[in-house]
Amino acid sequence: MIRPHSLTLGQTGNCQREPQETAVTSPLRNTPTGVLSLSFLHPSGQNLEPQVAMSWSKEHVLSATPELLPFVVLAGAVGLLLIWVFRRQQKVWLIDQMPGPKGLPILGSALFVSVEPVELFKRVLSFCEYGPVMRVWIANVAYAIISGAEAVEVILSSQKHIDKSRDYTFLYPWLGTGLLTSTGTKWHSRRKLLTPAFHFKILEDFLDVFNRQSARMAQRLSGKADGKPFDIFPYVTLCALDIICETAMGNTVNAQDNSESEYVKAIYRIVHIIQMRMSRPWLQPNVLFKALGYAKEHDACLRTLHGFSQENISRRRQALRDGRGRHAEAGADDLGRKTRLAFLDLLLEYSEDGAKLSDEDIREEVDTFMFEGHDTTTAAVNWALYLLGHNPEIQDRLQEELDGIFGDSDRPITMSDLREMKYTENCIKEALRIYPSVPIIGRELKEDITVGKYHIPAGVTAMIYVYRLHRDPEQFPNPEVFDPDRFLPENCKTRHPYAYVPFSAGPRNCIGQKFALMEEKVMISHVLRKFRVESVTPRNDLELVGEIILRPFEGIRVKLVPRRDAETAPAMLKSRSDC
Ligand code: HEM
Repeated sequence: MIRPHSLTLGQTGNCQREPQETAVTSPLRNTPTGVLSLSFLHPSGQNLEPQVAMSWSKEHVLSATPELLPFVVLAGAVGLLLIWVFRRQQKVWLIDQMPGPKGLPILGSALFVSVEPVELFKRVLSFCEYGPVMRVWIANVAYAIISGAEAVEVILSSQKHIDKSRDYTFLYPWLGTGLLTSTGTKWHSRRKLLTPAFHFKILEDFLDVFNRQSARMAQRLSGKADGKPFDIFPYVTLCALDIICETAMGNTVNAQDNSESEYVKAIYRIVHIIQMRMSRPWLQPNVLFKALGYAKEHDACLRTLHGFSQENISRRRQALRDGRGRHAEAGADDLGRKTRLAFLDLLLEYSEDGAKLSDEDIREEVDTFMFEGHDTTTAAVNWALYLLGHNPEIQDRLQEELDGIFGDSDRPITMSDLREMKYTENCIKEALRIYPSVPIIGRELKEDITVGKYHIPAGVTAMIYVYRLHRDPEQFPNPEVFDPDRFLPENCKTRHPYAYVPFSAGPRNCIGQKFALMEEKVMISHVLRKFRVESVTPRNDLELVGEIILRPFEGIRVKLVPRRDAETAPAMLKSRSDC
């Protein structure tokens, strides 16, 4: 028997067959000349290489190329295809080990999620019934929906899984690749650069802005404090917008007094368009986005927003160069008010000090703060007021704390007051648990991960469903009940560290969380030092829209009365809780 026919391609390209009756052991090896040869071992152990070697040189290959090329190319293509199919099947198999809906052929669950935002939020929530780790196919894209603390920890604590999901790309035209949307080395260097800008000492400077704008909000709310229902959402929003504009850019849009300003309208419109685009797959391809008329409006908003940011950058850069930078300016502005740094000034100083930040780079970051720093806080303050408005006893306790600190005075809030507001802080934390401003955090997995018994392959989009995570009854018994005492130190001891992540966690956590907590405390206490709040819409009737930010579909309807009146007419606002 001949095993195998040995094939020797000599230097001339001639091909000879030499039958050899022998057994074969490990025949393949490389020769030093780049020639591949086969060596054969006789059962006796003798190496028969000289007689039975298969080898070919470049020349042989070249001379055979014309006829073989199409076959080689085809074989290569088929080979690659098979490898791809095999690998893909392997991934599909791994993904399908996770529980999840069966879905339709090709479409998966695409039709199931092609619904209006309110319904979409409910449907995605229903997926979590499959367990803390589940999968869903939207056409050929696999999503892993994660709502268990152990699995959340694997993803958020990792230095590797820092890439945001595809949805964030719709923010690129506005925010570029600023801190929120960037990844890799760009993100690392920006994060390092920006972290000192959120130092406690710097935040202290912003307290004056928080106080002034919150006092203005409370003043505007006085006009509504007649016990009749109204939507408080726009009042909070405009105040948060004024705060972030002044702290990020050192300029004010006076949104509370001029909600019709071009900038204010553009910011609302663009956030709305982006959120729509994220939740409606048919708006995602650029062609359809243009064809359906959204691109034009989107781009007009962009021009207004970028124009405003750029104008501020140029103005502040010039001031810095003229020696009127933040340190020099720390005297008074045109109106005699004490001036303070803005994030923009810090970025400009870094750039003048040699950090390579162009105007465009600075704009990305300032726009990122404008976006990330106002919608999130707006939602958080609204939700806190809404929940307090449904829980009069808890509101009483909070107001007792405020009265203990401020008495009858309406003086501005100081840093030491903020430290004393422990119960207020727990109310804010509990509101962020029940209604986290960012209800879903998306990550593109670049490497395989193992969570519990599941192996999730790279390429899957992980969606951390914070809204559901915060309702795990094992971590938060009676999860729908608003109970700020859950955040007393003794009640947090046994909780999983990743069971509560309103500001995300790990390397990509929210850089602005201290800023946000301070701001929330100031805004809420300005309202509750003056008014009693009662929420109108029962929690069970509340419709939620969970896009980038978790919002009420139809605003937050409340009744307000001045606290002094509420004390004389307690029946009106102190009598009920329908939670
Ligand atoms: C209650 C208010 C806030 C909440 C609940 C909140 C929540 C979050 C969350 C969950 C993330 C992670 C998002 C993700 O991974 O996709 C995040 C990131 C971020 N937040 Fe906040 N945020 C708040 C306020 C703020 C404020 C006031 C600022 C700025 C002044 C800010 C700036 C940022 C930035 C720049 C990032 C990106 C950080 C990075 O990737 O390194 N946030 N925030």
